Amino acid sequence: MSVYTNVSGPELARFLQDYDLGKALALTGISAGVENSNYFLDTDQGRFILTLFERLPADKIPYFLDLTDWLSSQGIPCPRPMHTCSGRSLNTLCGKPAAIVQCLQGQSIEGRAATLMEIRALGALLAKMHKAGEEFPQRHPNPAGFAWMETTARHLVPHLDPQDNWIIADELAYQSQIHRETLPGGVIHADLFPDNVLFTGEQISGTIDFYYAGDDAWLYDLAVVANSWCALPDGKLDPALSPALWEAYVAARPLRVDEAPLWFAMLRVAALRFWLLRLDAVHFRRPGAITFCKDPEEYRRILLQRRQGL
Ligand SMILES: Nc1ncnc2c1ncn2[C@@H]1O[C@H](COP(=O)(O)OP(=O)(O)O)[C@@H](O)[C@H]1O
Ligand SMILES: N[C@@H](CCOP(=O)(O)O)C(=O)O
Repeated sequence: MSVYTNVSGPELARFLQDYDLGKALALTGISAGVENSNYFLDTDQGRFILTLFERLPADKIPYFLDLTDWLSSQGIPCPRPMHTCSGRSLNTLCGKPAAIVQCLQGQSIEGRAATLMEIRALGALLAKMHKAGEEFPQRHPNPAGFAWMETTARHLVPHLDPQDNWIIADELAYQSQIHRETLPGGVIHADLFPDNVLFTGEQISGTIDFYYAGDDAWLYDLAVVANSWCALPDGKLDPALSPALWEAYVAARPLRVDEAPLWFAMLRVAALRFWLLRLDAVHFRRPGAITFCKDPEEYRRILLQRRQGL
């Protein structure tokens, strides 16, 4: 259960006085999720999500709330923040930064493969999200870019076996020659895994967890999605899902001529990013936070396949 901060009835009532959202009827902790304390908040005006930020410092949070506010205004199904009566989306509850956002309908497909319809909907939505972010005025370079990967790899060296250290160093050497900053880009979600997409039927009703978002190559974001939605158990790309994702994406955002040749480079760097993230979580557990670690081996396998063009 990852609710790290318990909110009492009187604290919640005081907090809600800043909003025009009615009276609290129920507050129910959400067990999924590992970073923040999330609650379903039912008021006499409907259901919302209350998040207490456990990791991000308060000054880093407005970017994410402003971004989802913007994308939502552009028709992207993502959690629109609620504003206080004085117009703020970020507030404080129990001494932690806190926000109330729209509760989106739908269920994730986690645990099973996507259907072709679902993957096409995802490709089209990702392209729409990229285009919707073009006019977003705030800049926020992807914090998990090449420099993050180099630093993380260096910290991991004493914890990994020589073969894994060699693969990582070799991949970093290859990636140092790929200049994805020259590719078309802008706002990317950067973590649009199956647990962060909600479906109602085969339509996407929500995208959540924008806390890794930033500016980077759009093709890299598509690669994050391809690795996380279209990998077979052995790590290879699914021969039906992967082309369906690609076709739906390029139909909505035709690629520039220099993008397609870098597809495998992007799949490789996206695989490396999540292998490193998971290794980091396993070897440097943050006290009290991560309650379970996702399997790094899955992304090692994916990286090895992509390095072979599979
Ligand atoms: N806006 C939302 N609408 C509906 N459900 C949500 C929303 N935000 C979070 N959830 C639910 O809460 C869970 C945890 O949210 P998530 O943002 O992934 O947490 P964390 O950042 O702690 O990993 C999600 O799997 C989803 O079930
Ligand atoms: N999706 C990533 C890790 C990010 O975790 P999240 O719970 O914040 O989405 C992975 O699977 O490694």
